[in-house]
Amino acid sequence: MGTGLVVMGGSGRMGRMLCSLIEGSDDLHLVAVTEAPGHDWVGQDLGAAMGGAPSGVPVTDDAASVLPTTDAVIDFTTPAATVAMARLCADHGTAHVIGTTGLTGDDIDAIDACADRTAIVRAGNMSLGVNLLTQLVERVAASLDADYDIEIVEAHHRHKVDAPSGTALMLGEAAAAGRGVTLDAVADRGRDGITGARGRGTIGFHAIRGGDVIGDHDVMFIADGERITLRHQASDRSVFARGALKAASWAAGRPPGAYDMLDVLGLK
Ligand SMILES: NC(=O)C1=CN([C@@H]2O[C@H](COP(=O)(O)OP(=O)(O)OC[C@H]3O[C@@H](n4cnc5c(N)ncnc54)[C@H](OP(=O)(O)O)[C@@H]3O)[C@@H](O)[C@H]2O)C=CC1
Ligand SMILES: O=C(O)C1=N[C@H](C(=O)O)C[C@H](O)C1
Repeated sequence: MGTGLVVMGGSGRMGRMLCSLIEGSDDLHLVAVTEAPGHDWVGQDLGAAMGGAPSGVPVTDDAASVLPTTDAVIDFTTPAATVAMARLCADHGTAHVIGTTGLTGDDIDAIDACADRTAIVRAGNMSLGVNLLTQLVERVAASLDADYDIEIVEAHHRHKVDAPSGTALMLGEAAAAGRGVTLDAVADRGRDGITGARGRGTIGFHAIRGGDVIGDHDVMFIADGERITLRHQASDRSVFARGALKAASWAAGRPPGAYDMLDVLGLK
């Protein structure tokens, strides 16, 4: 049986990927899947809801009823659902793995306030590749001065609702850290109109949306006469899901705290 998991939003793009990987795992099992009240999967068996054979895994809108037997909750949903679940997980001492993006500063503060009662792993991208890339970006940014303009370009599928992506913001944070500044002080998000010349030392963000792009990110360091581009391209959502499952196993039973994927991957 091993680690018992609840997957929030099991009918979503990430939810389906997570459920299928857990089903094929020897050391993880699904305690339940949650959906928002009123969702047509609520009250059904997960297997039947997916159009297959019964699996014995319930779909519920009452997470509190399943948390006592759950080691970790995996959450790729919406900011409002994630903040509510952080509070519930803290009440039960259940580990919470958060992949949801589009969180405001207030949302992040609310989540962090729960980390003194349970282990929370949060990352805008759970893939090994992107987490390694943040370290490369920080190093390159630290090695180059502001003659190298930093621009971050991301592309995602047409259904994505937030911009810049969580990954772009992670990469921007890494570049800002390399430069010894805060991202808030230098971010230039989505130029439009008569913008004036580029500000020296700013970090630009640009978002492309279309089709079924899973997630591409370029970090460009552009100077007079040369440019360096560091690129990550995801071609399968399983890279995010595998990272989240690793985080759930790592966080289950761990002391309370706010962690990220660099902690999980041992890259700090
Ligand atoms: N950190 C990372 O590595 C990654 C992060 N993401 C992020 O994860 C999030 C989800 O992405 P994606 O799977 O593509 O989105 P989807 O819209 O496909 O899935 C979200 C799911 O959450 C459900 N949901 C909404 N509210 C609740 C609630 N209160 N309780 C339970 N379930 C709820 C939705 O249900 P309904 O259908 O009713 O709306 C839906 O099934 C986004 O913020 C995305 O940016 C995505 C990939 C990787
Ligand atoms: O919404 C998505 O799909 C993705 N969201 C994350 C983000 O905002 O960076 C991670 C990945 O790029 C896919």
